Amino acid sequence: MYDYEVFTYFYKIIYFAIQFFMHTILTTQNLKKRFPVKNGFHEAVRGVDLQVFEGEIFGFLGPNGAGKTTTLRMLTTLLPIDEGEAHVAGYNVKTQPQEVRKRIGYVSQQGGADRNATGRENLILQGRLYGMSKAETIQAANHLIDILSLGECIDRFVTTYSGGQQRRLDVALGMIHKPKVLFLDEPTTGLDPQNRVNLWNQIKLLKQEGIAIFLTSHYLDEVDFLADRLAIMDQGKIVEVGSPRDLKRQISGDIINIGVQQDEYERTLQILRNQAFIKEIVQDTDYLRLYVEQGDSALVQILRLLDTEKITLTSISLSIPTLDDVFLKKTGHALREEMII
Ligand SMILES: Nc1ncnc2c1ncn2[C@@H]1O[C@H](COP(=O)(O)OP(=O)(O)OP(=O)(O)O)[C@@H](O)[C@H]1O
Repeated sequence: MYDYEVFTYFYKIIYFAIQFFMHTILTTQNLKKRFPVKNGFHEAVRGVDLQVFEGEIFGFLGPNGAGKTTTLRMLTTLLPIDEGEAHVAGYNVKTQPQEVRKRIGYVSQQGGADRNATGRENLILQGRLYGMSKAETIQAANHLIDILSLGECIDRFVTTYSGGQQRRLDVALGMIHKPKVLFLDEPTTGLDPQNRVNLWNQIKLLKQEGIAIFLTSHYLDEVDFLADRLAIMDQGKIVEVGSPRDLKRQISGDIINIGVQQDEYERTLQILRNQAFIKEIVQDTDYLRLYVEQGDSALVQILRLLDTEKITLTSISLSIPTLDDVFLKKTGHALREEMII
């Protein structure tokens, strides 16, 4: 235990030292956005404070309707900011939008490629629109074709591309002018599992280009795999910020889910409530979620205990904490339940 505390202490010192020396590339203070609706206003973003550092992948995780896209659209100058401040790449988003636009890349959920041109034509056009010389554009395009594995399809019309190839081209289009921050809005939505993993690996490679990547997602595994740090957003507010590892570490120990028959639910709850090895019980309609220190030994104890009390379980499972558990703890509801994928 002592060793663990010393380790945590030094980990925190190192973490804050790194933060001190890292440069901030994006900040927001009390960012707000509301939309007029039938009976007044809907507050989509309700006072968001963020800090993103140079060269990091920052995940923005939240369920459908949390306000992720609205925040991202404000940061990319596509939507006016109602209240609060935002600075991206050293410029004020409200008062210097042109300067911000020159220094960011934005890949929307829909993508922006002209489907009746080839991938290469799209890239060259995009580079030229950003004011790059022909030689500079060709060089940047070739580099991106290489790191995003687009060589096989780049001279075909975009209409012939697979979903994965299209997304990779969209990312290349967002990168052609060498932005300081790349915004990716749910980059892997609609891709099959293999293409998702391929794109994840390529996004990791892009990080080596030294840019910051701001990525919205409602996929826990995606943010867990990619993000150096993440913000969890729910109902227009940030509920937690940290590295995936730190956030999961907040939920120390393991989680046991047990399915219980309705007529035995209350009795099971009473029995388990009195057990010192169970740190916390979260109730759902037909199952109980138990937070314990040592999952495997607790599992045996629970089975033995309930067997003695002649209680039949419908299911039992042991899991290690995920970002979904962090989300559940912070908001009182599960991220997965909220999602319509
Ligand atoms: N133009 C608009 N007018 C009215 N309400 C809007 C408008 N745009 C967004 N909203 C609402 O604001 C809230 C936040 O929407 P937003 O698209 O930012 O969420 P999100 O977290 O990106 O969700 P998703 O994961 O589904 O893209 C939602 O309730 C949405 O319906």
